[in-house]
Amino acid sequence: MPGADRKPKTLYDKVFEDHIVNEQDDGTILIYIDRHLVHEVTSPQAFEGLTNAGRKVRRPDCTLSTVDHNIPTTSRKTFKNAETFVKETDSRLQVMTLEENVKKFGLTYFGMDDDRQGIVHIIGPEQGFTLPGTTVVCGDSHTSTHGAFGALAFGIGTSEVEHVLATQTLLTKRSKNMRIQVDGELYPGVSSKDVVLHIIGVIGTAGGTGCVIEFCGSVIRALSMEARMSICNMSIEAGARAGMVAPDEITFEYLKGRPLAPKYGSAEWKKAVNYWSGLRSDEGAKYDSEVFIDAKDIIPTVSWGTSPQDVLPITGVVPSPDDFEDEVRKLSCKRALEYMGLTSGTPLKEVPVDKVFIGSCTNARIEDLRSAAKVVEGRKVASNIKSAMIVPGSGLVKKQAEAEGLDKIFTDAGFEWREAGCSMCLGMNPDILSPRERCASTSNRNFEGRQGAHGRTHLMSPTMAAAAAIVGKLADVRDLVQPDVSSQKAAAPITIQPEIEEVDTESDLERILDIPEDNEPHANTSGTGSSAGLPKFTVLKGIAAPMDRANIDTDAIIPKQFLKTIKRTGLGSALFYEWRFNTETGAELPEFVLNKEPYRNSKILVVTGPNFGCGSSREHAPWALLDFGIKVIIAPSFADIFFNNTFKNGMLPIPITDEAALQKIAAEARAGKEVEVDLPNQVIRDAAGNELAHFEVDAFRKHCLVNGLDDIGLTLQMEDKIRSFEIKRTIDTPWLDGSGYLKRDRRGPTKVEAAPVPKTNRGDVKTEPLEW
Ligand SMILES: CC(C)[C@H](C(=O)O)[C@@H](O)C(=O)O
Ligand code: SF4
Repeated sequence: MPGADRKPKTLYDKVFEDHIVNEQDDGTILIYIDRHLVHEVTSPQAFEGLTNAGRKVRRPDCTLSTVDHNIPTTSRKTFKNAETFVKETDSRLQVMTLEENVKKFGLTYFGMDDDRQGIVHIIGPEQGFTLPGTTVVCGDSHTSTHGAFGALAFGIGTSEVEHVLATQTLLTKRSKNMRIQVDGELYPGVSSKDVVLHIIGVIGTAGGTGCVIEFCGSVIRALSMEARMSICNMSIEAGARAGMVAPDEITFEYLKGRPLAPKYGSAEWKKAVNYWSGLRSDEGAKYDSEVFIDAKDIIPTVSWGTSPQDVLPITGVVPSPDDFEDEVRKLSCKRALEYMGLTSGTPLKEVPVDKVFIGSCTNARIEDLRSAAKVVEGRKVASNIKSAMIVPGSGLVKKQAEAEGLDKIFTDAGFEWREAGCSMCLGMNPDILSPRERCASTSNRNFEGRQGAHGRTHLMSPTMAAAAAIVGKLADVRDLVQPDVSSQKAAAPITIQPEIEEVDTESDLERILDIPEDNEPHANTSGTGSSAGLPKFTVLKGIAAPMDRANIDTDAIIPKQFLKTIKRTGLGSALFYEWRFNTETGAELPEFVLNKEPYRNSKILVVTGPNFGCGSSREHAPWALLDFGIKVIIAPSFADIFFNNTFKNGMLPIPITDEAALQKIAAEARAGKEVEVDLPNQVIRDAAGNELAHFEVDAFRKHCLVNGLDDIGLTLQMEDKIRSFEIKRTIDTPWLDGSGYLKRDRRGPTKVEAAPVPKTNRGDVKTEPLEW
């Protein structure tokens, strides 16, 4: 528990340490996961893995699933079932596969006919599933959103999804602590989206690599929970593993009455508030890095390029490559301007827009819609706008907005009013940009091709997107309306006395006695959990392809349309699709390195720019590389989730920070020569056997690779420790058990079933049955 030793701790340290199940000498740590969100894109292969190994989901009560990425956002008035409603074959298969899996594994599921369906990162908080001090994961990079509650929340790949489903734990390492303090008072018209875009502009998309960012300062404290969520949501765009905000009265007020939060006013609520109130960094806690931002420096911000760090105040002009000193940034700017069809020196306010998208897990909550509606009210969408869409983040957000008449304001102005889903944030469903269309978007990524092949995305806040829709160009919302930021400010905090409750011995005892039945591991520990699952990796020699780019994102490694598969194999042909092929004719682009000899047979990729694999958590990126034949990636640095995902597939990512050594390796690659990677000796050699570089690798990861070990099998050998942790968790934080609307079943481990909650540990929750 926090405070056990006297060294001052950060919020992250406290939450992390409260979840340690086991720690190895090399710093590999097994942590317990309290909350697992599941969606259709990153789960099919995980469930398939469970099925093949004869494993079950260990904690269905801590798992919540929904569909969001693939589903159409058109009216559901005629909805009967996913099979008839989702027209696109691969999307339908993915949705239906999830529906089969939730039934098979007994998980709570919000389908398309349930108002509670929505984007995973919207529904977790909305339901009170996300709680302070918890560990929250999802096969999705924007899981960082949930950190707004003081949860340690981060995205994982599909192999890790499988690991969590089977063991309710995850193998990880300690992250570094970073603090971003935003002080002062925001100018009118400046929202939390502007704050986070500004921060990413300052620290860059790799600024938070390896770190958990704690956002603090007077600006953050004054923000509502929804506004805090938008900030934590985009911490992944700053390269961080997670973002966190210490919980406070604003947090507790938000949680009051949420179906899965402890019942407000109950002994359990008070016990929870007491625990949550201790979740803040201690005086004197040490951070590895600190950034101070003055609210005075933030004005409404838009992105101009193809990386979330390419941002400027709306009053600015399109930059020129000459504005950057660094060669890599110069080149990226040149390339971004070409892609975005922009000319240096053009005032941003003169850039015309074709489409407007207000939605996504960053900005599709009720406050976002309210603030956009204020701008739109009584106005009309400009005639040059081909489509302006409002896509609420969940069915409940939609309902609430309709009750407030916001839908009417939007439709009167000429906006489309849609159903909940990810929609044009990444366009896995039919909502996409056509080539060269320009979009004012409230989403979080402006990568090449993100919203549609050759589509052009400008990131901004909901009020700024609304203003762009009205003006028909990128616009400054402050020119349109008397700015009122009140919707982003938190409601007056209520005072909740964090009383110290004596342990209610009787009910706690009941819970503890419950454990042997209720928390019986649902994993198969009878031996089928083999730990020998991957081909062994020792020495690899082969052609190395050079790539001189920075921030290569996973959308570029494999675009969204290829994520609709339910298999791990066959993705090699999709690797770097938009760089490798003409997307209109399908013809190869001869200048792309992997289309040239001898690089068609590359086994190694040598990247000279930093932050390889940033962005989405899609494990399809390493799967595509592997299927193409590439097993080793050498780069100055990697994004965290991608880095983890590669190891899970028997691949080796090698960070080489010594520029001279990296250039030597790149020179061999450019010469079309073979390179040798010797993992046991941690050495990279040229074809003749001369050492080019030595590299570091975690001892545990090396052990697993060299011996071809599957870590789920290894973790299952820790059963006793996991179980002891669960017993302690039930005593310390009893409100975390039995959630997810699942009945606590006393009949034994195999009888867990999806059902309404007749008896819960939190009182009167909604008891509607699950929708299948
Ligand atoms: C599909 C999923 C893996 C992905 C993510 O991890 O972020 C998606 O949500 C995205 O925004 O690109
Ligand atoms: S970033 Fe976009 S695609 Fe990813 S979860 Fe959020 S809304 Fe969905």
